[in-house]
Amino acid sequence: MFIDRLIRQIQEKKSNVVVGLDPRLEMIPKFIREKHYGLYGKNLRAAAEALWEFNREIIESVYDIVPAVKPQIAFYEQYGLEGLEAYQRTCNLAKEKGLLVIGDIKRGDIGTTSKAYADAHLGMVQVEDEKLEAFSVDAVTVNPYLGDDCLKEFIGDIQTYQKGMFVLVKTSNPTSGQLQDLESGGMKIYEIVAQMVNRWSKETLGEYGYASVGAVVAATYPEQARTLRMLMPASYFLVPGYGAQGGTAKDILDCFDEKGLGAIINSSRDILYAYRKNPKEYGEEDFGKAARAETSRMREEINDALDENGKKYW
Ligand SMILES: O=c1ccn([C@@H]2O[C@H](COP(=O)(O)O)[C@@H](O)[C@H]2O)c(=O)[nH]1
Repeated sequence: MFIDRLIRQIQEKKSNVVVGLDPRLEMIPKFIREKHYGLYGKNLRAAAEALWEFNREIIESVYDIVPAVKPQIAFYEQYGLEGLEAYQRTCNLAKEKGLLVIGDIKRGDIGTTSKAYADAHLGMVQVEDEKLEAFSVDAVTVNPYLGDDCLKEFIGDIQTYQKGMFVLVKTSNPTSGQLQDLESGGMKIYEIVAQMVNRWSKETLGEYGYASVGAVVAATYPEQARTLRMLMPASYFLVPGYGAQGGTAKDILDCFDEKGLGAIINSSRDILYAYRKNPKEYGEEDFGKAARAETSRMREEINDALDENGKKYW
């Protein structure tokens, strides 16, 4: 099961950190960009090749100290088919290196359309009598706002192909409360979504008592995390908003259970572009080294905070 593979990776690497693979062309070292403009011209192919070369070095630099990576598909999709090819190559390499891959695709639609999304990203697509993999990731993020039928189709592929999903429950953005914090029947909308996730989690329980249906719960709203942990006791939390968006180690403590399981913490910009923060220590060509150092620092910061609060798992 996805969730058991994730927990094993967390134990093995002693790490709850997820590296967000959100490559931004303008932030990628100039020598990489120039190389590909020289080879292909200033076009979509060059942009996509630069993304791929950048990601390759990042994955090689961090694969042994994190359980998973989270490529955000928007950063690839903006470069069209070439960009999606870079996304696919990135996912494949990460898997080859033993990492779990969480495709941040935030999909969700009416049942039949959700089935197509699920088959594209988690399952197989049928071409006559052939079953083929289009994109291959271990889990995806999904948007629950169309209701149960939008999630049901993902559950089918999760069970058939041993995959996972993280449902958007409380997101990290400044206006997330505009809809998510509205009340209905005495409950906040995000709490109602949490109840829905909890129902679905029961269908995919693994050997550690956690399910392959998890939730996105932001580091930027620590007060809500405590309630959400109680509402979704079997769901792993994928926690964005750490670092660049202001979330800190103390803000994510309630996302974990008493034993120190229950959450993986994502950071994208702060890790990928760490080389730009300290130009005296790192040249452009040291971007992988800087990303590794920042990932290690974050891993220790979270482990220490868990330890101090009696929640360290290993
Ligand atoms: O509520 C959410 C859901 C997803 N995200 C995604 O996580 C990363 C965050 O990047 P940082 O650079 O670490 O801020 C990005 O891919 C978002 O799309 C989120 O931030 N909040």
